[in-house]
Amino acid sequence: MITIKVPATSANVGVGFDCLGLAVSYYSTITFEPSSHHLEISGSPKEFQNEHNLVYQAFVKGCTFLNQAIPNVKIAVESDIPVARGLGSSSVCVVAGLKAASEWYGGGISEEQLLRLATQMEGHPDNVTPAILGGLCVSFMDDHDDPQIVKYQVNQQLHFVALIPDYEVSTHEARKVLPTTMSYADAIHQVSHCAAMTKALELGDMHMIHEACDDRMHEPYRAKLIPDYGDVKAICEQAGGTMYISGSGSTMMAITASQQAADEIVVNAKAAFPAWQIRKLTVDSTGVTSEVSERGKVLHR
Ligand SMILES: Nc1ncnc2c1ncn2[C@@H]1O[C@H](COP(=O)(O)OP(=O)(O)OP(=O)(O)O)[C@@H](O)[C@H]1O
Ligand SMILES: N[C@@H](CCO)C(=O)O
Repeated sequence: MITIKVPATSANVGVGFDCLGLAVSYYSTITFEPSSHHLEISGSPKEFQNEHNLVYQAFVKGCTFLNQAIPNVKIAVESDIPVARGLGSSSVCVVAGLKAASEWYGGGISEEQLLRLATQMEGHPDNVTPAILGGLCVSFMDDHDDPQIVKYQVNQQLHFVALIPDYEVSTHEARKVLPTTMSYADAIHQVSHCAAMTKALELGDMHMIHEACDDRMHEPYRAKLIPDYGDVKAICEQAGGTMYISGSGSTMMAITASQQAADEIVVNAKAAFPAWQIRKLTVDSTGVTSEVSERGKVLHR
């Protein structure tokens, strides 16, 4: 049996649209084993229990990349990472399927190939990169379509709280609301704020995080898709935290410099939104992991 564990990811981190992403301590575990049926899928919502399932699609892509046969496979998904909430559920599927194909055929897909294949499937590298490598990653594809990545440390004094609404925002819809051009002035604003944000997260400089986390590329347009955006921002800022839309939403992520402030956000958000999931998270610095076992005995990790 092949067991793949993939962290959820919070893309953009406010000002790094399509290039910045953070892996967090919220996981899906997906197992793959030979089957007598063409395809068996359990654990995913019913609508995904077929050949179009993204995990299976990625598994097929990985096998095809390796020029190998697509085996009969039983896939079991154990995940409570919510779908279409800005926590990288699609990247989890893509990374798990590709990594499983690699393990199925003896580890034939290198890390760089995994990054490239996963980005091809996702369309942008900001979720898949931290899902594979862990931590805070800046990534872009170069002119040869190869991934170029810089990994940053995140200061351990920082606390993250995911405020996860009980409604979805699909990435597809959230990309449709974006304008097609931006002014030079806004581009300068964005580049300066993104560069400052990465260093501020490394230093744990809450004042600079707050100043830098002021997006002009996507958040003003997407805020309109999240009816509770203003109220959530107020709860976070009242506690001294900074808030940004995680990925394409609907989740909003708070960053604070103290446990007390994080707890205050949790208490106030739970009171205001009793049907939501409010989760304190830490940074995952490992990324995807795999384990190959046979009759309960681990062969390798
Ligand atoms: N368990 C699953 N099985 C199969 N497909 C899934 C599963 N979870 C997510 N998906 C796929 O991922 C899609 C959701 O991806 P989408 O990019 O809209 O949101 P997200 O990845 O959760 O958030 P974001 O990209 O903003 O971080 C679903 O419509 C579905 O196609
Ligand atoms: N960078 C992507 C992340 C969501 O997949 C976006 O904001 O659309």
